[in-house]
Amino acid sequence: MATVNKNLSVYDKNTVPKAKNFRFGVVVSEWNDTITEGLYNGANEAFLENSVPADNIIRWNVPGSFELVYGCKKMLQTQNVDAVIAIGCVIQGQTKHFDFVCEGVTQGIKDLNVQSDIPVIFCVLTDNTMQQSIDRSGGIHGNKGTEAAIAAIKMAFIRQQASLTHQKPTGPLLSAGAMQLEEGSPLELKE
Ligand SMILES: Nc1c(NC[C@H](O)[C@H](O)[C@H](O)CO)[nH]c(=O)[nH]c1=O
Ligand SMILES: CC(=O)[C@@H](O)COP(=O)(O)O
Repeated sequence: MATVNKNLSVYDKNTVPKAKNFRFGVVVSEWNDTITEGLYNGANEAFLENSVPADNIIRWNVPGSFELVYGCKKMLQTQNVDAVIAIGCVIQGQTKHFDFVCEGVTQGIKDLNVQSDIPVIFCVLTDNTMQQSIDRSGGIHGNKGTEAAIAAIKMAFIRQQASLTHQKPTGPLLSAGAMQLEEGSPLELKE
């Protein structure tokens, strides 16, 4: 459904899990910073509205959307967070550069979600015009930053619930410091 038909920035707080114990990373691109600041403000306000303590929101800036992948990777590796939001705004110019930046950041964030246990939320506008970006970062079509924060809370909750229900094998412990592998894992050490 197109954004123009459904403004997801309007949400029912009763459908959002309590987030006061979660920690969130937010990596923000400096390209088109008037837009990315609007997206960040939307995300930050949504976090605060859903009881996330301000100290639990960690913000890093990167030069452009293509650097979001590296910034999010380092955020995942070094910060104790329950989800990360990648915020960027890519606007079509005169050349094909738009296509490669959008593809690169999209695939890169997808890869992080595959490789990492911590969810990375895609809040990168890929617009034809600046006006489209204005409309989606606090304008007439809402704020994708707000949507991203709600998605981050929901995904952090899903991750938490999944870890609570996952039954670790009770078999022999692996060598000290070894990753606890699921029973039947191809990597499981055989007796
Ligand atoms: N044109 C836009 C860019 N371009 C810069 C790239 O993201 C990257 O920083 C550069 O290629 C160096 O690696 N970035 C945006 O975020 N938005 C644009 O519209
Ligand atoms: C997405 C971009 O990198 C693009 O805005 C740069 O503009 P141009 O394609 O005119 O060089």
